[in-house]
Amino acid sequence: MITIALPKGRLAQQTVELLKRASLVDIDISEESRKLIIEDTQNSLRFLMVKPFDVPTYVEYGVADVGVVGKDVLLEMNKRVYELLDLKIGKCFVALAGPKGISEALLKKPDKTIATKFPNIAKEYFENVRGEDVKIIKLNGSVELAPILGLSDMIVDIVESGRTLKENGLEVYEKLYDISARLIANRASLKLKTQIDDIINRLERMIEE
Ligand SMILES: Nc1ncnc2c1ncn2[C@@H]1O[C@H](COP(=O)(O)OP(=O)(O)OP(=O)(O)O)[C@@H](O)[C@H]1O
Ligand SMILES: O=P(O)(O)OC[C@H]1O[C@H](OP(=O)(O)OP(=O)(O)O)[C@H](O)[C@@H]1O
Repeated sequence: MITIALPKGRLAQQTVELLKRASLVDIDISEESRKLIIEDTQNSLRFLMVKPFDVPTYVEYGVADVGVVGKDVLLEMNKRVYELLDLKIGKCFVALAGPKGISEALLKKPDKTIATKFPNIAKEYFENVRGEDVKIIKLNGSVELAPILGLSDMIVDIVESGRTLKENGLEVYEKLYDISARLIANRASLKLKTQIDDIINRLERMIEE
């Protein structure tokens, strides 16, 4: 039995559709269901519906053999897991962003304050790429509010269509990382290598560039 940690939220439907296209799922994992453990005995699979940020933890501890998680979460959390495959779904990017029209002045400002859901990504970028020490304010959502309300100078956050930035008078200052969902595996689960290889092979055939 292979246990797969699936991300709840915006990635869930795209992931289930890909698993169905790859004939890995015969059962319905509908968004309405509140079940957190879904057995597919016919394919000897068990699905865990977990918060995206928790997927690497379930896989790292071996509670799940494989998982689907956004590259942003892997960059932020640095968990001891294998990254096996880019599933090419959930495409977006992590950006440095701030108020429209004043990026040049703000980027020259010393002692910047950065609001973000990704403190490690932000800290590493400013230290390693810009050689700057910055103050990080951790937020868990609606991060765009911070520069509008004076809580921070700028933000490091996910951008998909750019609509949230645009509708709030913000713009991308720097694109940091392209993001998509990745298939990850527990380092010890390679005892299941044959089944995991089969999952990879089936998914690879269905992944759309
Ligand atoms: N517009 C977007 N906003 C956030 N994540 C996105 C977006 N587009 C694609 N993604 C990808 O989807 C993954 C899951 O996003 P989702 O918003 O469902 O999770 P989350 O932000 O952890 O949930 P929550 O909003 O409940 O905290 C992200 O880790 C990212 O890789
Ligand atoms: O470029 P866009 O298409 O506008 O998408 C980017 C927005 O989507 C997410 O917001 P969401 O409300 O989903 O999550 P949050 O609670 O983390 O802000 C993300 O945090 C950005 O705010």
